[in-house]
Amino acid sequence: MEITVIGASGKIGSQLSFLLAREKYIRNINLVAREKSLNMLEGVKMDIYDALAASGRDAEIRIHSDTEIENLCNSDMIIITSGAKRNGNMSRLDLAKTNAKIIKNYSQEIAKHCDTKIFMVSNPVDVMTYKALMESGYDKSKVFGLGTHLDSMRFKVAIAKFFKVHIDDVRARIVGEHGDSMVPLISSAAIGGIPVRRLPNYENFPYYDILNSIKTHGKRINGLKNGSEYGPASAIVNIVKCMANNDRRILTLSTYLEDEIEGIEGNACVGVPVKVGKKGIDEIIPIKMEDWEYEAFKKSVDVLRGYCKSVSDI
Ligand SMILES: NC(=O)c1ccc[n+]([C@@H]2O[C@H](COP(=O)([O-])OP(=O)(O)OC[C@H]3O[C@@H](n4cnc5c(N)ncnc54)[C@H](O)[C@@H]3O)[C@@H](O)[C@H]2O)c1
Repeated sequence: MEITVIGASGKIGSQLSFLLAREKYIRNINLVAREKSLNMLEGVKMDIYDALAASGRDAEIRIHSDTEIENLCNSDMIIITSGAKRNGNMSRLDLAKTNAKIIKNYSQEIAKHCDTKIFMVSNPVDVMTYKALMESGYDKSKVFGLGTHLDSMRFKVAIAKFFKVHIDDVRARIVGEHGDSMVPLISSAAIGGIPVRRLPNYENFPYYDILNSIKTHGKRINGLKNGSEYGPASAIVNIVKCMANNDRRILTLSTYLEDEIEGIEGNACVGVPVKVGKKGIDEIIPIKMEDWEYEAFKKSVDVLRGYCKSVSDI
């Protein structure tokens, strides 16, 4: 498999490139950045080769400027992690507008030259996924975003810690926006196949505290260590692996929702359970939610539709 990481000089892009290089199914990795960051990429490449030598792996790592997208067309997938950081005065919408310009440029260039898949990581991820879909004109199965997959991992950890079980025994997901209107689906969370709501001590489960803590998780990591990297990069590798092996797992990614979920007007990219395979998103899984979860999800889709609309003309 050949993968391209645009934004590979950044925190997540470089960590992701390192983790991908260790995966058996990866043959080539293209590290892409702006001209001014190419030196940094050289350092990333050298560091990864040291790690490969130590771990008995090999992969071909190439460096490209973002002005030569036409050389990336052998990629099975192009992952975009480029984006400006939100500074103190910037609203979420300001960031969306700034990053939409970057994503527009990359998506148009990719589609002009290549037939591949686009995996969006840059924030606000649902809005950037929408922008990439619109500007590339690709089929919606081939443009998707990290969505609430990482938030779902955070939910999983919180459940495991509360019930004192192994993290891997927990199945849980968050749907909606990767942001303030996200909705953790407690109705479908389970431990070892047992719905958490049927477990002893569930009545003390601090759902809203956990929801608030997941909403601020990224910000807290930023404050403590200047940005998350292991979590997002590992979550991205999960998805790449699922596609490489055609695993057809159900993950919660940002995808373009139309009328797949009854009663919900889509027209926005939003985190929903999807079946993930070799071609990208195989299908959206319209799972049944509790009424209150459904209403919260509907509101989240409305929020995202507004954001998506506001970057349409950029
Ligand atoms: N979806 C998620 O769950 C999730 C989680 C964490 C971070 N993120 C997002 O991932 C993105 C990358 O995060 P990071 O911590 O690696 O950030 P970073 O600042 O370390 O890296 C950003 C990258 O974007 C590049 N860049 C900045 N401005 C650019 C421009 N105008 N044109 C082209 N490239 C530009 C930088 O050179 C760098 O390579 C951010 O948008 C962040 O918010 C998403």
